[in-house]
Amino acid sequence: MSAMELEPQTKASQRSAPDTVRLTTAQALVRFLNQQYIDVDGEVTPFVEGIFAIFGHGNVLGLGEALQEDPGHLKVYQGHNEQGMASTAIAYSRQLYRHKIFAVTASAGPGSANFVTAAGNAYVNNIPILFLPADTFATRQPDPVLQQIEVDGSATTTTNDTLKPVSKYWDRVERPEQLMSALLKAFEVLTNPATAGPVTVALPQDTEGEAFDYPLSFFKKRVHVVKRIQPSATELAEATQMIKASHYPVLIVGGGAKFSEAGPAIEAFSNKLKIPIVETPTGKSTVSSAFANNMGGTGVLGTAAANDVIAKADLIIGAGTRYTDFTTASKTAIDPEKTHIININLNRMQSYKFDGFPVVADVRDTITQLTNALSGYESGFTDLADTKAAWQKERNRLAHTNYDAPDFTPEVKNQFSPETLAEYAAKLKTHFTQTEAVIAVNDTIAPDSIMVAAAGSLPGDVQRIWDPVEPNTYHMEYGYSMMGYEVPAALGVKLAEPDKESYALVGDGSFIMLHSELVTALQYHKKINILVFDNSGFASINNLQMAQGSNSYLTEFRTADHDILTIDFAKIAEGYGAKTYHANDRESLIAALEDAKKQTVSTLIDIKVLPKTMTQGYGQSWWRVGVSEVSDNPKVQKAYRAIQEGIDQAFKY
Ligand SMILES: Cc1ncc(C[n+]2csc(CCOP(=O)(O)OP(=O)(O)O)c2C)c(N)n1
Ligand SMILES: O=C1C[C@@H](O)[C@H](O)[C@@H](O)C1=O
Ligand SMILES: [Mg+2]
Repeated sequence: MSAMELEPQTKASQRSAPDTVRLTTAQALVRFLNQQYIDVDGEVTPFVEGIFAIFGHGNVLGLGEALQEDPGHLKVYQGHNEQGMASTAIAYSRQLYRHKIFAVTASAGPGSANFVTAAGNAYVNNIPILFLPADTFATRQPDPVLQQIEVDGSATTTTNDTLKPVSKYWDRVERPEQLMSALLKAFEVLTNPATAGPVTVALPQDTEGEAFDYPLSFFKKRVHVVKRIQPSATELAEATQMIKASHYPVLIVGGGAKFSEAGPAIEAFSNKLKIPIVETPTGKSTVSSAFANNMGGTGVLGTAAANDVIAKADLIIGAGTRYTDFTTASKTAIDPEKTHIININLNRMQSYKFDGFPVVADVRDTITQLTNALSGYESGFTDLADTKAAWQKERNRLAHTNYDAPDFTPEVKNQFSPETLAEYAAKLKTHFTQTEAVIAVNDTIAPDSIMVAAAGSLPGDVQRIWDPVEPNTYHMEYGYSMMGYEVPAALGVKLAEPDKESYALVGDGSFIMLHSELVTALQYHKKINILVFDNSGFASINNLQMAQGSNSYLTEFRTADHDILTIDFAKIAEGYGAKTYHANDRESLIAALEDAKKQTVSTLIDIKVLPKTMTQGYGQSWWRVGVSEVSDNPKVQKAYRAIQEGIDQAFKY
């Protein structure tokens, strides 16, 4: 929860100041944004760093004019794609543990519609971002205006209504004075860790420029206090008892643990009580991969070590996890009828999942209190070092997979024939395997560099084989798994941590889909590094399709005459002004990475990799997907039966 405090000095000075100030809605908005502060563990900092803008007729004369006149401390950047610049804003806030945000503004109609995908991303991941889409005229005098959809059944429905289901708070300011209540509500939501997420305040074009005598009190410095909610005595006592009664407790580190900055507390807990930890994609790098009891990523994309301890667990402690299908192997890896569950979460709904015992509280402080309450307790896990060592051995094998070895079989087996793989090798001019490439990157870049990934086969690879040693260096968006997040997010990360290198690990499909903010990075001299893993296709979906009995269909990038498509991604980025490289083996990749470190300009390495050479499942890694019940293909029929067997095993809700 957050509470808002008004500074006493500001209150006093206001008494002698004039009561009102005449401003346009947009001017008032900018002034208000300048006055929002956040208090996290006693440290007070400005909450709104700046604003990304793409102007059109809907926002250039109102909000654009207000920003031009006086942005205050706000840093104003030009974006190049609304979804892209919003992704930059999301990554910025996420990297800073949600302690700071960017607002984003777009023109009415298509510009605002481009926000929707990014808003979904922010919603799923609980990331605060303020969307300021322009809207059609409140007066309706010139209706229909350019870009107005003119909905038949309702004059109040505009493009911006598409942002409603992906906003935690949504408002449309049709009169200047409405701005005040709208923004007060908006900032409560944005700064409250239990509700944080995307907020939309739609701004009709005419209202933006209309003036009102705003009370000066509205522009007081406002400090939103992030409170660490403590567990109740009952919650603490019951959770302590449940851990004491267990022999094989396992703690799942989720995104909530990361946002609570619970890493040191979790290490102390795990060390003292000998409780292994496993990680969700968002939770990774809360605790160092080097920490002895950290078994790594869990679930469908998990390591053998993590999935082993989960299989053995008689108690799961979910620390800030939403228990998505990827974490629970579609509810087959965790069975609350056999395993006790404690859920520590700020969000009550999340804490109810799997019928767990809910502890509705801050993760860091709850874990610390449990550590203190459990003196004398040790789990029955005695072989964690061996379990972890066995996984490290497997990681080492994956670092050296060799297409040229006589006994080579790809990690993803029985899908492409040797001839098809050879065709890829010849066309892409590579024998490089994806696992070898990913591990080479992990081992070559500076440990404090921040990697970003989101979609395709890379999230699975890195969940298993990327070892983040330094805290908060693993920036994974796997809630919405939004293709195209990677490049703009690398810029958001760079803005958040300017002294560190940021690397986007991106598939060729994702890169093609959205990389406009590379231009923004170049324009504002913010160095990002883009690593394109080019396997000429939507390879992860091709894997999924073929694993479920279907033929390869529309998931490889082939020309109309069935040739494998080859694209020079380095040349594309060179055209924008980036320093670029080609890599098709370990040596060329490492040389490129080393040279890229010396650059001050953004870089792109075009890494050609073979399909089917990404990692595959370990342990309980079933994923429920929608296989066809009726098909002429016997392989699809078989896959359908297998899915039904999985469903029989799965926990039902
Ligand atoms: C915006 C968006 N559209 C579609 C998808 C579905 N999807 C997930 S992975 C994928 C293919 C990704 O291809 P690429 O980036 O080349 O990575 P690869 O799978 O080849 O590793 C698709 C289409 C998605 N996650 N996001
Ligand atoms: O549909 C999907 C399948 C996943 O394997 C992939 O990582 C993800 O991006 C996705 O959208
Ligand atoms: Mg690909």
